Amino acid sequence: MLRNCARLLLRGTALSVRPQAVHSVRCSFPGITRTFAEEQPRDYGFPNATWNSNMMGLYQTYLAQCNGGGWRKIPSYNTTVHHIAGDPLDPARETRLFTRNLDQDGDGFEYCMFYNKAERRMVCLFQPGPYLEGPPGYTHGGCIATIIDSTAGAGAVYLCGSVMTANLNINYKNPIRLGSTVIVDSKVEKIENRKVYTTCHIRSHDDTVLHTESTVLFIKLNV
Ligand SMILES: CCCCCCCC/C=C\CCCCCCCC(=O)SCCNC(=O)CCNC(=O)[C@H](O)C(C)(C)COP(=O)(O)OP(=O)(O)OC[C@H]1O[C@@H](n2cnc3c(N)ncnc32)[C@H](O)[C@@H]1OP(=O)(O)O
Repeated sequence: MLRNCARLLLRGTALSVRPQAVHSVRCSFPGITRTFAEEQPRDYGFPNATWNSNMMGLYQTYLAQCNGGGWRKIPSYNTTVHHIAGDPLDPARETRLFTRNLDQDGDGFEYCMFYNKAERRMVCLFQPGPYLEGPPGYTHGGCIATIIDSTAGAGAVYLCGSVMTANLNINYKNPIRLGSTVIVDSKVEKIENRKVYTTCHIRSHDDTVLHTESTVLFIKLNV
């Protein structure tokens, strides 16, 4: 049952949004291409006024490597409806992606992802907001697990298609201060049949502090 739900949820995750298009979203997955006539969903992976200077600086650095540098910016919406073509959920139903469920910019998960297919890496620039507090002034460990899972998961999805997380191991080395900027750097290390093994490190914006090291095992669906 769960497996079938996962299949449905993750079916056809290849999504491309034409940046010029104001009123259409083009989704394609094997054999089917559809154009939804709807208002262009907001891509939350663009800078907003709450991004600090380190977040902005890193964003510009990765963006500069998107033109011929092997990286591409990954769009980020606040519902899976916009992420998944042919979503089985009723589009009118109000669901929110966990990492995009707060209305006010800067309060929760502020992040932006970049993908490098040749290196099998997904990098997430992450600025945890005040509503992600765990220890006073620092980010909750569950939120850290979430951004690791989301980053490594997105990397696995972009490389392999639909996956579900089967195992997530994290060593928390140094706390992450709320409002700081960190780099979540994941890599697909190997693929064995349906198993996709990834590693993920979180480092400070200037690379001087290792915050976490982790491994995440994803299982491919639809094979
Ligand atoms: C969600 C939104 C997505 C949007 C995508 C948009 C595009 C990208 C944008 C944004 C990215 C966001 C990305 C978000 C990422 C979030 C991901 C989650 O939070 S997922 C929720 C938490 N995870 C579960 O709830 C799984 C629950 N578990 C299951 O459903 C099943 O156990 C499942 C599917 C993992 C495997 O079940 P089976 O029945 O299909 O397969 P079996 O036969 O059990 O396992 C297959 C192989 O894997 C090994 N395996 C399975 N689990 C293992 C484990 N824990 N450790 C080691 N090996 C394991 C087995 O031993 C087997 O290996 P042998 O083929 O025999 O060699």
